[in-house]
Amino acid sequence: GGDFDWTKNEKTSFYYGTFPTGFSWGVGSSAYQTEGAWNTDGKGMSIWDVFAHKKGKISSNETGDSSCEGYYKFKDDINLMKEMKLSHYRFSVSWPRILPSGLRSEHVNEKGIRYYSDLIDLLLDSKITPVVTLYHWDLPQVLQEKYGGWQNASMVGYFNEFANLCFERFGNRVKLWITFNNPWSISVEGYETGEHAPGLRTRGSGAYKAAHHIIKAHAKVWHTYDMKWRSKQKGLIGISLTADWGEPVDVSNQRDVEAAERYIHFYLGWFATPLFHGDYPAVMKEYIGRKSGQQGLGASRLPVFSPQEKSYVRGTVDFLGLGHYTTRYVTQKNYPSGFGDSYFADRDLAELVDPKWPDPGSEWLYSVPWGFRRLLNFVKAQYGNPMIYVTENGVSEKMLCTDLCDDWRMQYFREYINELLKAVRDGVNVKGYTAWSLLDGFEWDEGFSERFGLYFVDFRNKNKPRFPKASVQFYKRIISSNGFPSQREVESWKRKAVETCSSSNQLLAADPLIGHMEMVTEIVVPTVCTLCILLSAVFFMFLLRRRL
Ligand SMILES: CCCCCCCCCCCCC/C=C/[C@@H](O)[C@@H](N)CO[C@@H]1O[C@H](CO)[C@H](O)[C@H](O)[C@H]1O
Repeated sequence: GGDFDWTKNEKTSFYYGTFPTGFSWGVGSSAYQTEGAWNTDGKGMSIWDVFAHKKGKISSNETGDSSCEGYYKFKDDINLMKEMKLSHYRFSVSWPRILPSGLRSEHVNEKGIRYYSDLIDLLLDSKITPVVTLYHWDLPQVLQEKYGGWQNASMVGYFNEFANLCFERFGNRVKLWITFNNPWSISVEGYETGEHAPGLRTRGSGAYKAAHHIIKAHAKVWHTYDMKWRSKQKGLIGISLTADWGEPVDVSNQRDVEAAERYIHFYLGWFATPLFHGDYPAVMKEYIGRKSGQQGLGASRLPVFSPQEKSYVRGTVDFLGLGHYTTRYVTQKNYPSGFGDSYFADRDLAELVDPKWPDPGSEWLYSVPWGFRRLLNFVKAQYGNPMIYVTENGVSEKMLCTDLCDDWRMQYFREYINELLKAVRDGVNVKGYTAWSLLDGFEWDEGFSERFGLYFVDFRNKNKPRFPKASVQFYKRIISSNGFPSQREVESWKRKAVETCSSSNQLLAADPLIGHMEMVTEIVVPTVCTLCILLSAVFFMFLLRRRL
């Protein structure tokens, strides 16, 4: 982190201007979050199918069994993308949909192959570039049961076989590949906290082991592509790393500055540093090594790359996919060795948030736009200004009332994309931006209770109809202007978007199935909204009376 100056890069005001010509605008999704069809057409089980079916793992015990029914509705969804005039669509391939047991040698499910093939063809016919993620968390369950999933080194070879099959079948049409989505979450939430599938709590070691195999698997796939496919297919292989920005509580306090650097190195650097520089960040080796020693272990809990492995993993990123949502303030905090093994304790820091930061949805997601520019500049300084695609950025809502007039999301996109524009002006080599996500979807352990979509999905209706939120119109204007051309124009966008969303609200309220369900048992949108307004009025009057 020595090259990044925390005192520079001021939190300045809004910047009017446009992105370079050819800048790519897209939206993202992932297989388990949107496809549904969990046991259809020969698909095998994934760790998420099994995890979500266990009681108590997911909010309200929801599952992704049918989700948005994207498997059946992809043509409709591509029409939505066409209307938005998107340049790219990021989606993931479900490994067990095309290899039900995980292994190519056992069975290739041609129906699964056909689904992705048709999706890719239709995208290309619609002039939308497919950006394909190979692993967005849905490991074939068989591989978890037989080998322990990412805890086992054999996963490197199996993932490579799966990737190779994808290159063989889709690589003539797909030119942008992402090996892994957010390996931090796979490792920490899957193997440390157990909040995500496979739900293991192997604290202080499991996450490091999983990450080690993921890094090697990424590198192997990059080499396979490089040796076997690149000259014919002329595509690029990247990885999508998600990271928060960590800001020192006090920039003039060296201990805080170092703690913030550690926060980022334990987040982004854990994966990016081996892939760009051939080894784990020095600070991770130092902290985990020292704490392992104090815990009486003979070796560090952080695995070690051999010299051959270092040169094998180094330089295996054609582009860096960057997912970013939020920021934390960071300060130094010592965790004594008696505290026990833990990824979190290894970092010796505390995370803080400013209560003034807007927090419309997910508990962890505060809107802090300036952190985005800093993170992008940090990547530029640390990793030699690599080619970057922003692969995820967006905000959720968690509300009782369904409101398609998502003012806070428009605000979030406006400010975050503006910080991205400033970073591009700083010289950060960003080629594209992907809003997360096209549709509301299955939000992992939070089930359907958190909505990230530009389109609202009515999950109560079997047909899963989609309704545009105001942010669709807003994002469309950013896309058609390739940025923020002038104050006068940008200021009118929100107003215009809100004009359209009130009619969409009426459309949603008039949905016959919603109306029907309202008569039966379900609590539905219009009823809940009316109730909300009434209750707020009563509560307000109560407060007023108490004051008087
Ligand atoms: C000793 C101290 C103990 C402290 C314990 C703290 C436990 C903290 C648990 C960490 C929770 C972090 C949650 C953050 C998650 C995001 O980074 C992650 N959700 C981003 O992944 C993408 O999210 C999208 C929207 O949520 C979307 O779902 C997408 O598929 C994901 O890639």
